[in-house]
Amino acid sequence: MAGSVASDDQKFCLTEVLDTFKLCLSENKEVYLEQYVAGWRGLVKFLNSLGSVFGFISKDAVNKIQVLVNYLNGENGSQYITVQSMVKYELDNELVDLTKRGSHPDSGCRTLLRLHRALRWLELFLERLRTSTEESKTSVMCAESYNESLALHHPWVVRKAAGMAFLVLPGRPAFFEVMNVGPPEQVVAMLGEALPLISEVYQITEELYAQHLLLDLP
Ligand SMILES: CCCCCCCC/C=C\CCCCCCCC(=O)N[C@@H](COP(=O)(O)O)[C@H](O)/C=C/CCCCCCCCCCCCC
Repeated sequence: MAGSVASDDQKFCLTEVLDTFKLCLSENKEVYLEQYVAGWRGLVKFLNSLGSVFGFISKDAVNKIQVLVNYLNGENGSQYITVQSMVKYELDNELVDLTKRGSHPDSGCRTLLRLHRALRWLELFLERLRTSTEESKTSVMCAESYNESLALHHPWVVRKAAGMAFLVLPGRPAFFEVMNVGPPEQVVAMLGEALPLISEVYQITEELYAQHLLLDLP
């Protein structure tokens, strides 16, 4: 079973991720970058426990997380406390390649945008999972969610590789088990709690990026 391949320190718990995304939002609805990145770290742990076929996805996510962590820990870390402050700082200081990758190929803004698009995939996938039945296939739910979100930004070769990886996803019961939350009813309840928070983080970021015309960063 997928869950049994994870060692204790790798074990995923949806509750923890839920808590991390809860902590993402400040009182005035800014998105804390540190918590956002921590949320992704938790999800990557889960992905790793599903097997090496997802390694290329996990590697890309880890690279992007690391880029953001480096900014957070860097000399201008105080400008990266929230996504809002990061956008302002990078735009004010012309640190973002707006039309084609050039002198700032890995800006915080473009790196976060990739994870932001993946957050939409997550939102769609979790919603399908929440409303699924015993007969539903995780591979189909995952592929549909991917096609409606991330796939729109990926070249053919990446779409093909992702599609093949989805085929080996564990079935719904094993998937629920590896989520480490409890019986299916409890998983569904947890998803019902997690989704509004994830949606809110997504919406706030989407509006911020739209406002600054950053949704198509190369
Ligand atoms: C309770 C269940 C929760 C589900 C937990 C899911 C865990 C998912 C963890 C991580 C998801 C990976 C996030 C992937 C970020 C992809 C960012 C991206 O779009 N990168 C591409 C573009 O980058 P640049 O070239 O512009 O720098 C890059 O080309 C991507 C390469 C890798 C392929 C990405 C495929 C993404 C599929 C996402 C579905 C993950 C399937 C998880 C199955 C549960």
